[in-house]
Amino acid sequence: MAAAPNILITVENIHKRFPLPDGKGEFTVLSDVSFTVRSGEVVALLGRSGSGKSTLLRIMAGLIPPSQGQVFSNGKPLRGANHDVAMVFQSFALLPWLTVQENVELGLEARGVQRDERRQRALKAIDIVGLDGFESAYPKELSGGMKQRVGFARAFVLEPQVLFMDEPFSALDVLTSENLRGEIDDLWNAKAFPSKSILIVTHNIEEAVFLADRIVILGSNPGRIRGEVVIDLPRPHDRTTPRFASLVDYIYTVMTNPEIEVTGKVATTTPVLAVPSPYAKALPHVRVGGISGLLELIVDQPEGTDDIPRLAERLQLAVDDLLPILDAAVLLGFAEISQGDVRLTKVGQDFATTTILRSKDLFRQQALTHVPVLNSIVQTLREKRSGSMRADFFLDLWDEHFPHEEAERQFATAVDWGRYAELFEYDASEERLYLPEANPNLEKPVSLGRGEDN
Ligand SMILES: Nc1ncnc2c1ncn2[C@@H]1O[C@H](COP(=O)(O)OP(=O)(O)OP(=O)(O)O)[C@@H](O)[C@H]1O
Repeated sequence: MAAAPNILITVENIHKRFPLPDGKGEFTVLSDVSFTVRSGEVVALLGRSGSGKSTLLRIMAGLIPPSQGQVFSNGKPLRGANHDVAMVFQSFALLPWLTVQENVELGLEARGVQRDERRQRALKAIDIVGLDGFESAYPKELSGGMKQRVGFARAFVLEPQVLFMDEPFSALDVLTSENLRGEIDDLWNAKAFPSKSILIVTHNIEEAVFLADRIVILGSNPGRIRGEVVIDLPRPHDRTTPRFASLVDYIYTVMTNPEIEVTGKVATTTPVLAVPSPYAKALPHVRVGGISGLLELIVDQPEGTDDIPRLAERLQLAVDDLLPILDAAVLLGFAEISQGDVRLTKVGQDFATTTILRSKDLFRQQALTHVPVLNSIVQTLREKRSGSMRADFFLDLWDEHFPHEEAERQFATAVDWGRYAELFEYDASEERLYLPEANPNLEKPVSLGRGEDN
């Protein structure tokens, strides 16, 4: 097939079926999927969990064959691994016994590149991702954000035509993922990117609208293309514009209504769905004990203000490890960050210095006003006469927005915070959440395995 000059990858009528676990028959994961990736564009594949996004990416990367249909890469039918692409994985997928440099060189070695050239190219890729000086570090010495930087360097070094990213930011805490996403976008906008196009798989709508020029929306059961939305914003895509909000709202609406036809015609005014789900906003994975410990350290500083790098140094922590705790303190309205300093708010100072009972009251007040998901859980429990709901009900809501493992972590963090604030209780043996007054069997909290030392 002769490809149009700017088409890098064509997916033509792809079907994918997997055998059923009982061996009797097959189920269809992808049905009649066709689309292209062109030079110079960022395409997002957006779909709910289970819509076959990763399967499609793996087929396009040549890691698994389609049951039917064909992929063309650079105009040639794909057979085996696709050397025109490189992949960044959600799980980083670094080899722990190799250094940063060795991890980055690995793909070049597999492609038979000579030692000196490997070294030069790896150093350049490590430099691009801002890890200069960490060449001899091992993965275990790196924070999550730094590990994913190595993941990017390992893909960049191959100078692929198309960079594939499979949920690259979703295993990182909120602030780290925000930073890295911003840096990747800057690199692309500066036309300094080591590939001609990007294909990103995500179920995060805002991420897709922020990064992509075009969003291909997948439906589920079986996975199929529902339509696409062109992101007609100047780069970088400014989240604060009404047009950004309209695009996000339009996509929320089609994602939550499987029956709606995706026309891609997005009205500029009146967002269709003004309030995003409270379950879509990630909680930083920090225990209440961690937040109060940090606030106690900061409150002792002059004017309740501390310099973040200096604080990290005093605590012998990487700044990346400190950030989720600061993130939580800011989310709860206990602290404010500006120009590298963290300053406690009035309520943050009270929280850090008061008695345990009063601190619970303050935490409850801040959680209910600043953390919509905790408020939503309490409201849901209040709707029930029994004051109790199965944990699965809430997990399903998080599953809409996060991979399942992350949904479970979000649940565990919400339980930790909700318990401390005495907003609700979790009975692990029953797998149920209760309003504090609602469970006669729960004399004392049942541990989630996260400790009770708040
Ligand atoms: N090798 C396999 N054998 C059998 N079933 C599979 C295999 N790989 C994926 N599936 C199934 O195909 C479906 C789609 O999976 P896939 O991981 O592609 O979805 P996804 O949209 O990427 O989901 P998520 O966002 O949760 O990662 C799921 O039901 C999954 O269980």
